[in-house]
Amino acid sequence: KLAKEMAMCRTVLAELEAHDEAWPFLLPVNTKQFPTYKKIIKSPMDLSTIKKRINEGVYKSKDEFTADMRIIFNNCETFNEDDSPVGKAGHSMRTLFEARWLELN
Ligand SMILES: Cc1ncccc1N[C@H]1CCCS(=O)(=O)C1
Repeated sequence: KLAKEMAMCRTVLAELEAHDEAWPFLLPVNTKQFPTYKKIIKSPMDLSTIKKRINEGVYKSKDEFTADMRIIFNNCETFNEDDSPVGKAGHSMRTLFEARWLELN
C-alpha cells in the first residue's frame, strides 16, 4: 500500500518537475539571493527536497507528501506577488498539482 502510494507521488512529482513553470521550485530558494526569505518563510520546501524524502523513505503516507507539496505553493504565495513571474508560476503549478492529484486518487 505504501509502495503504491509512493509510486503515485513519484509520478506526480516527475510531471511537475518536467513542467515549463517548475523552475522556481526545483531547488531550495537561495537565501543569499533572497536574504529575507529565511525570516519570512518558516518551512522552506522545494521539489528536490520532496524527491529526496520519497527516496529516503521519510513519508509514511501520501498525505505527508501532499502536505509538503502544498507548503511549496503556500510559501510562494506568502513571499511573491500574485502578478510576479514566480507568483504566477506558483498559482499554475498548484492548479496543475491539485488537478493531477485528484485524477490519480
Ligand atoms: C520559489 C521562490 N520563492 C521566492 C523567491 C524565489 C523563488 N524561487 C527562485 C528559484 C531560483 C530561480 S529565481 O531566483 O529566479 C526564483
